[in-house]
Amino acid sequence: MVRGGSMRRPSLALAAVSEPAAPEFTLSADDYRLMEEVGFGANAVVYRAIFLPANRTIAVKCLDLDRINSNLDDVRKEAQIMKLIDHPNVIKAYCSFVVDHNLWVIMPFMAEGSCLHLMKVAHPDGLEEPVICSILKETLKALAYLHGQGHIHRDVKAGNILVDSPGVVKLGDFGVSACLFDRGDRQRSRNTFVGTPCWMAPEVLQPGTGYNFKADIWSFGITALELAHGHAPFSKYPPMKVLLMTLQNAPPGLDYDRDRKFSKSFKEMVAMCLVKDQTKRPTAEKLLKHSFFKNTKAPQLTVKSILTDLPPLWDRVKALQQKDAAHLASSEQEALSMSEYQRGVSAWHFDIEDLKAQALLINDDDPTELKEDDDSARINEVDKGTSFESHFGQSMLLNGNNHRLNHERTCTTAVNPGGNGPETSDEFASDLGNADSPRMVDGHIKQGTENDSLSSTSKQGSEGGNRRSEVRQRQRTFSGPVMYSGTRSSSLIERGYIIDKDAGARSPNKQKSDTGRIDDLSGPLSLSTRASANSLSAPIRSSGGYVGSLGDKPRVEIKGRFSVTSENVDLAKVQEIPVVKISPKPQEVRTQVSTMKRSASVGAWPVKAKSMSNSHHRKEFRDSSVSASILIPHLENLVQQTTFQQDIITNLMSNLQQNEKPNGPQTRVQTMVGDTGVETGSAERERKLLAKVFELQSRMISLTDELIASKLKHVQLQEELNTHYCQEETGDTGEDDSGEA
Ligand SMILES: Nc1ncnc2c1ncn2[C@@H]1O[C@H](COP(=O)(O)OP(=O)(O)OP(=O)(O)O)[C@@H](O)[C@H]1O
Repeated sequence: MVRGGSMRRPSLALAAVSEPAAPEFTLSADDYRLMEEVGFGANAVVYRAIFLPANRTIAVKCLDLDRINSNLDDVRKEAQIMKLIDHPNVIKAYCSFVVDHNLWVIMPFMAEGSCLHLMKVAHPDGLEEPVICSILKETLKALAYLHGQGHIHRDVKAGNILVDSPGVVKLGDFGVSACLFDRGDRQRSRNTFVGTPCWMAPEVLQPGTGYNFKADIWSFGITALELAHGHAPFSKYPPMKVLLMTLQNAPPGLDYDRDRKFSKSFKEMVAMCLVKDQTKRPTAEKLLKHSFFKNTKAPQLTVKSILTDLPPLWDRVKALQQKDAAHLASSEQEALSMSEYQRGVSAWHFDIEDLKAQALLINDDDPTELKEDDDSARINEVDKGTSFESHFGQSMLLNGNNHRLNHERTCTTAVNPGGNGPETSDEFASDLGNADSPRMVDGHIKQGTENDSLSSTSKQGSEGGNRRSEVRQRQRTFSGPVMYSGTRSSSLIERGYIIDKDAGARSPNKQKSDTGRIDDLSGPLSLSTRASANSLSAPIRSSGGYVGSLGDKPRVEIKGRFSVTSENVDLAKVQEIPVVKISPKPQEVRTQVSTMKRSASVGAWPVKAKSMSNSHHRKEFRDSSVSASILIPHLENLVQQTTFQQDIITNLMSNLQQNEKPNGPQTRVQTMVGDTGVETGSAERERKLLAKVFELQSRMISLTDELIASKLKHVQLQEELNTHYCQEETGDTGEDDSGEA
């Protein structure tokens, strides 16, 4: 591993205002030796590096420009702003330039990494109040400065608060991630927004409402809770749920009972920040005057105390990465997404309409308020054994699963950087010399995009070139489904890189690979493509659940299964359904139609004899080509049937008439008794039938009477009700009138 003698941790003086001015740093990649990876974000990998001419340790943040879904002019402007930032609590960029299709941002190296890392490694349940107080105060100073300069950070969280060895605290990630990604995206789509869900202010989540620097104050309040508990509120929920909870629920805060160990002033300060009405939130300047910060100890005392006995940052980062890789190896892809989500990777890219659609599918069984105990339990579970030693224990055991990761790491450290710099390396935006040379920048970026790794490898024969190529390849490789990749790819999706509307603009290769990533991360938001975006949020079981839920929308099911539509009916056959001249009873029509439709939907004709007969004949009538030899038997058959039916009817009618005569039936029977035995039997059956008919008739009459009686009663009751109602109204009016009088 290339570290040791050349590595030098920055001093307090270096971290302060008196940091070397930008001109001291050259714009050639050859002058920088990338060392260990010390962090990664949504679009960047951060390395400890050596600025060779001065033998000085710095940090290089490598942003893949291919993946930045932002206007390059925005990038350039923000890079320039970064250079102008000058505050002891804000990480500034010494300079930046393009190497292949990466933007290298040269920054001070913060040897202890982020507060999030520190908590993950040694304080999973949060920090002590004095430490929190120091960190928050330094952060507030940074915010006060930025707001005073007219900037909004937009991504305040523990992961972006960096700590140096002496305990110096600085707010990082300003002017690169936040500004790079917010600008373009928000302008392009008013229904999308960017940020890290748990930290995002309600007004940021509300499309069209607009937000200002007060959004940072909300995020600051959430960060305070994050430092107190080891995780942000709602972090166990999928992102859309977090968004909805942020909008709908009461603001989170420190609980007076559960958070007994924290002071009243701390609780009050947090409550002041987490007010939904942004106009009621205090400014950073005002917050600095809050009693909570009155007796704040210097971070060099408090923060420094939590840095003892910790291994070098890169080893910690490596351990965390391996732990995450192990987590991936032992769980579903969605579990990974959740893990990433909990890590708080920023710059989620949401579509509010998708969100609403998803929100409808969220199981309301979830508690409306996050139970911190549950959350803590979750964190404990995830971070169980997060001590440094345990990380290594895990990594040793899981080496087999992490061969790819290890291989990449081995490659990284094996290469001896140096040699000739890449021809494509060039000064970028913030470096004033060529800041206005978009062609050059564009050219390099295009080159990187179109020729991809081939161009870089052909151009970079040197070790340094190989090293840089590896940097890019690692970034790419990590975009795969494995741990980092999962992280990176999903983050990219969240960043808005991988979204349908942009798909057409991507090159086929890129699109292909992106699609692959989307598949890997398809998640709960179901947002088709963006699903993945939500995958992050998507706790695994939510993920599957949401996707499934979408697919199983009741309405869709009903339509597809139970209703006959043009999609599942053979229209040609439907047209052949005969038109019945004499309307049968409604029930019969319904039966016929439903039978026909059912039959049509399965591609068969109705088999009901009556329908079959009618339709059959009508079809033959319409068909002029049918010969008389076919028609005549049918017609004869019809005549016979009709004649037979006429006979029956006539017979019944005559019997009925006879029955109306006094003693009719008996007379008739007596008459018949004198006839043959057969006639007697027939007469007996006839008599019984007639008796049945009588019985039915009388029942029908009585039922009709009952029906009429019921109807009358109904009308009567209605009248009574109306009368009663009128009386009541009259009474009320009378009372009112008398009252008024
Ligand atoms: N100057 C630095 N010194 C040491 N470590 C750093 C430095 N800058 C960043 N890091 C580490 O790298 C991580 C990622 O950096 P950064 O947040 O700038 O990237 P990003 O892509 O903007 O990430 P995200 O937007 O997801 O927060 C940080 O969380 C931190 O741990």
